This record gives sequence, C-alpha cells and structure tokens, in this order.
Amino acid sequence: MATKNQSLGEFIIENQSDFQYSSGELSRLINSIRLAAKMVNHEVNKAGLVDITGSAGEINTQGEDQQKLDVFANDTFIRTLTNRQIVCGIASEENDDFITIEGERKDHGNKYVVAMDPLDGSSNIDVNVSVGTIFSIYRRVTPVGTPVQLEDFLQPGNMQVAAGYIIYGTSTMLVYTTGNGVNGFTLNPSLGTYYLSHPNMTFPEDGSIYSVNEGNYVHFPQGVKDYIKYCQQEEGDRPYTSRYIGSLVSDIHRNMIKGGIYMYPKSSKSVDGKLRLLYECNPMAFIAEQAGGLASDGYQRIMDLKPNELHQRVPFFCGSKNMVRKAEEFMSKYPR
Ligand SMILES: O=P(O)(O)OC[C@H]1O[C@](O)(COP(=O)(O)O)[C@@H](O)[C@@H]1O
Ligand SMILES: [Mg+2]
Ligand SMILES: [Mg+2]
Repeated sequence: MATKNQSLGEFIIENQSDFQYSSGELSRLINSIRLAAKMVNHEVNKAGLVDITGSAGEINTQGEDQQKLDVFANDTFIRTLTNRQIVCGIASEENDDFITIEGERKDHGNKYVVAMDPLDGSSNIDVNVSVGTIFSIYRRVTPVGTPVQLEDFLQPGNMQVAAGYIIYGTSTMLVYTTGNGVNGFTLNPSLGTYYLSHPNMTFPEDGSIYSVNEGNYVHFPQGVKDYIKYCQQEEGDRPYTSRYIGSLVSDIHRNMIKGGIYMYPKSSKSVDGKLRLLYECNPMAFIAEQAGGLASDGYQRIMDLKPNELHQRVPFFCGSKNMVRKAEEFMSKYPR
C-alpha cells in the first residue's frame, strides 16, 4: 500500500511484488535512474551559467543541434546504467545506434534494455522552462549472455516492464510505473532523497486543457483541425484552455494532474509527426494508460505499434480518456 511521504527506496522494497521479475533487479534499475537524475538535476539548476548552456556544436542522428545538457544527461545516464551491471543495451535519442553493455559476471547476466530520451524539451533549456528525462525498460528477448540485438529494442510498447520520466521543474520529480499504477516522487534537494508525493496518479477521464503547437495548424490533417475547432467552441464545458510548454514531459505531467490532451500530430511538414516511438511515445503511453488515460496515433493504440526503427517517429495523441476518444472520432472521419 503506497504511503504518502515514504522514501523511494522504502516504496520499492514494500512494493516489490508489483514487479513481475525479481525486486532486486528493479531497485538496481530505478536506483541508477534516480542517481543519474540527481546529477542532471544539479546541472539543470545551473542552466544559464556559461558552462552548461547552449549548443554542444554537434548534430544528432535526428538532425537536431545537440545542447550541452543533452550530451551531459546522455553521458550521465549511460554511465550510471552501465555501472549498475543490470542493463545489456541502451538506445538513446542522442546516439545513432544502440549501445551494447558487456556483462561482467555471467551468473546474473544483464537482462534489461533501456530506451531513453536523456533530456526532453531541449529547446526550453536556455529559457528556464521545465525539461525532463524519459525512460522505457524492456526485458531482452535474445539469450542472456549474448550480445544485445536490435530486436531487443524493437519490441511493442505493451512489452515494457517499467517506464517513467523525471521532470526538472519547480521541483524535481520521478514518476514511474511497473504496470501497477503510477506513482510520483519529489526530490527533497537538501536531503537528496525522493519522497512519495503523488501516490496513484490518475488522469481525469475528462479535462479542459488541450496542448498542441498551433503554429503548425495549417499543416495539420483536417481531423486535427476539426478537433481544435471543437475545443475552441463556446458550448457546454468548452472552450477548453490552450496550454503548450513545448516539453513533452511537462505538458503531459500537467495534463495528468489537471485533465487534458496532448497532441503532436503528423503534418504536411512532418509526415510521421515529430515524437519518437521508442523513448518518448511508448513510455508516456504506458504511464498514461496506467493512470487511466489513453495514448494513440490518432487511430491505433500506441503500445500495440510494432517498431521498425530505433528513432522511428509517430503521431501522438495522449491524455484524458474521453478527450483522446473525441480526437480519434474526428480523425476517423478522414482517410488515414
Ligand atoms: O517545438 P515543437 O515542434 O512544438 O516540438 C516540441 C516537442 O519537441 C520535443 O522538444 C522533442 O523532444 P526533445 O527535446 O527531446 O528532442 C518535445 O519535448 C516537445 O513536446
Ligand atoms: Mg524528447
Ligand atoms: Mg531529448
């Protein structure tokens, strides 16, 4: 039973039956993420000071200008996950190909792969707006003790064993699920400990917030345009409020607490949308569904999609159940 304000360490031990595999493995996974998040949080809080802001002068595989904090967060998470001897492979937004982690002691054989977005909302780093980290964890499908393969990463989202995000905002929170509900832990910076501040987080079935980059409106499919118009109509509990931070983690976190829908549709500019299936959409979909919300590409459940590439992009509709259903209803009126 989740008790408010218990520490993350206590929570993992008390809820070990929540994790379908041995608890020791889960705590090693979450502890490496907890530790890396503290180090990244420390740097994020210095954003604005010369040494940690601005471009790192590299372009990542997605053609994006890598920020110094993207690189710092990437290196930090890779290092802590590797040192904990629990993962056999890592896929990251900032690395073209997946990283193979050699297991030292064959007896426990590293069994997990992690897909991650080390720093989400990069365009907000230098303007003091909240950013995040997103992670998705799978059990490998290839034999333990053998080099990890691409197929270990290209599993549908419904095979995730755990997923979550860290939000570096007014406070720093770690929010995750292992398939038994969603719990949020807030970092007490002076003690360096995360405490259960948001037990059993749930998406209200209905909400009054819609989050989409309306700057792309003219490029959106007609179904999305119709749904946005519906949100803006003076009728019943509408118009809804438009809120868009431009950090996926922060927009979904707010909507999960208050009720709302986040959309990053495809458009004539980006035919598959912008967000990446493996380390943005699947983990946020797992969280959303475990909190009673929904996540789709406008037509199909995100977590049933079979990935075919590490950095594959998909349209994304995520949030309060009735709002996602309504958006899908508008989408279904037009050919896919
Ligand atoms: O500026 P746009 O096109 O609205 O895109 C914003 C979206 O892109 C992202 O920044 C993509 O994530 P990264 O910052 O990790 O690349 C999301 O966090 C956000 O929701
Ligand atoms: Mg991102
Ligand atoms: Mg990123």
